[in-house]
Amino acid sequence: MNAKIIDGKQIAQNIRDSISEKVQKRIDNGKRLPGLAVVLVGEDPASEVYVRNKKADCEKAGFKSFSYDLPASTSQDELLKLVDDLNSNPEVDGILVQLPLPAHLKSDLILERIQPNKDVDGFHPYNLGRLAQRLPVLRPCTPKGIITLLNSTGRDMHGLKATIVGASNIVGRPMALELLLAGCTVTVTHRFTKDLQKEVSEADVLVVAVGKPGLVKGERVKEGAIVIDVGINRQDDGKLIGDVEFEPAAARASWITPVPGGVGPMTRAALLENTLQAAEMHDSE
Ligand SMILES: Nc1nc2c(c(=O)[nH]1)N[C@@H](CN(C=O)c1ccc(C(=O)N[C@@H](CCC(=O)O)C(=O)O)cc1)CN2
Repeated sequence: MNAKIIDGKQIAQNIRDSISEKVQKRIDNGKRLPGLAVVLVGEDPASEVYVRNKKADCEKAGFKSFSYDLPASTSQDELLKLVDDLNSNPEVDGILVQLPLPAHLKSDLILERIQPNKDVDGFHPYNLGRLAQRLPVLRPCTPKGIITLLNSTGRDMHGLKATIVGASNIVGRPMALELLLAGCTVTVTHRFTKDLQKEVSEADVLVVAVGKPGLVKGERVKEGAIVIDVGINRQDDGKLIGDVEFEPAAARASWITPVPGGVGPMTRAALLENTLQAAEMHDSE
């Protein structure tokens, strides 16, 4: 088998085009622009790139963009105060605090302070709880984007065995909830998993989100599997690679995402979808 490529870049572009049209309709109907506030604390180089891209996406889609670049020395109270101000600003539909935060800040307390109806990252316990109860409202961006990629293959997900490698709060755990909702039988592997390669070899749908290049050996991928690689690892020569050995995995899989150009662009597109969804919810409040 030689896998077909799931073109996240193109699918994300289609989503952005459709969002721009919807924003234009809002303008035509005299509604206000959706507003997204992006908060960056510190100078993590990767986070600076992601935040810059998110702001650019926002402006291109016709959203109003609010930007807060804060020093690494920002205190917990200062950040909580900013979140409170954004919660009460009627022009702001979505609040995104870029992760990771500097170590002295308590991410869980900050994320919980964001009003659930402005939580466009979908990380608030309310939104995660809704997803767990099969009643999603605002859904975490990377898993949501991955579901869009899986749907683009046309494969019926019901009853497929899905394995997620990595149990992070941002990807692995919410991904498990999304795949359950999609009707898969879900396994989540983590650092205590006894035989990772065995779990990998049984997966019809394999989602790998660890951040270790070459973690998943291509030869272990099940014949015909759909492989979603969330890893983004920069090599010494500057090239980006995922967590899965691409060529040997593609030789066995039916569909596979590339790195770059697979999941990353979908995370950004899902953020725009969530911000528009939040604005529509706020229209009727
Ligand atoms: N508040 C949040 N923080 C973080 C999230 C998140 O969803 N919300 N996810 C990740 C990083 N992330 C978004 O913030 C993200 C990562 C990668 C990409 C992306 O477009 N990747 C490109 C390659 C980009 C490059 O050249 O470096 C690709 O894969 O094609 C978008 C968003 C952690 N923090």
